[in-house]
Amino acid sequence: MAQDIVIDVHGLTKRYGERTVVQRIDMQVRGGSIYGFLGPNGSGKTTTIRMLCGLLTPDEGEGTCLGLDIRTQARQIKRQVGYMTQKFGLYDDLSIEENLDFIARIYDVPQRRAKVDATIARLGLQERRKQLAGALSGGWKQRLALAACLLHEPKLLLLDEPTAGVDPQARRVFWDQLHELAADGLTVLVSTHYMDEAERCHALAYICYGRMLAQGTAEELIAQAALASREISGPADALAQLSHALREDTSLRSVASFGAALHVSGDSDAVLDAALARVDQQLRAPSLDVRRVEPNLEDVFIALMQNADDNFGPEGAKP
Ligand SMILES: Nc1ncnc2c1ncn2[C@@H]1O[C@H](COP(=O)(O)OP(=O)(O)OP(=O)(O)O)[C@@H](O)[C@H]1O
Repeated sequence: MAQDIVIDVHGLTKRYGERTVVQRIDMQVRGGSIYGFLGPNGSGKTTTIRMLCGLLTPDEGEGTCLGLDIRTQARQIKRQVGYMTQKFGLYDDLSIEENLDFIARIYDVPQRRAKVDATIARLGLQERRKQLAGALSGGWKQRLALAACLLHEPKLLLLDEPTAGVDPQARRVFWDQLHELAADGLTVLVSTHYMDEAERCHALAYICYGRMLAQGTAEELIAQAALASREISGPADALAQLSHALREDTSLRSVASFGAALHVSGDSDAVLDAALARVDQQLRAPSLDVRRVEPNLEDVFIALMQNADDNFGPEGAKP
């Protein structure tokens, strides 16, 4: 994996009228890595991605993308970036092959036919190459959209929620492909709301109300958050009642049901134990079992978001 810094930006800020939608974001992304961009809806992920590839000029801040200045060399950056937007932008009434050929023509890709064939093969689209894009399932459409981004052999892929609404199996295949591309040296910055996808990134950033709240590997983010967690399992009706009581407890960070268990997190073991002591009566119900577990990324992101709410200041960007 190439380890040079491919994205290196400081203090990126974007305002729309009175609203600051991205505030002083610093970001470093290593070459050949998959960098996950997470945060609630409207937190500024798309806006940041568009500033990185030169589609939007920041109001403040500076930096480089692929060694090029994001303010003055936007045109050169765009040539080396593959950007997959949230909307499927291909032609439903053209086949996979025709769509790719059309895009290759528009971008004047050299050795067009060979390049289209190679891209079709690279993404496992051979058997469906004659199929109309409009007839493809969500997962195949996303694969086609990814193929279209790769035709001009970019060095950096910016993928904005590429698997939204795609089923788990197709998402898994898509992510296997991202890992293969990264292993070939391509750098991938991808926004997502899915925790299983976040876990598959080499590094992560969490952005909320336009601010970067945390950056690092999944393990680093979990360690930095220093949360304590418990898993409570037992009969569904007892868990539902317990969940109701725990959700009322403002000292807790998160209470979430996962299958037949309740996952509860707090700022420390002491906070968690005190909260559980307050529902001691319910916990004594037969067959309820409380187990100490490691906090997961979802716990961390929920805690970060709650902190961001608490710290929200007058200059902030909350809608
Ligand atoms: N052209 C624009 N004019 C005014 N406001 C905008 C514009 N583009 C984005 N915004 C606002 O900026 C904020 C950040 O939007 P952005 O699309 O970057 O968020 P996001 O994190 O990508 O959200 P999502 O997860 O829903 O895609 C939102 O409140 C949005 O309404």
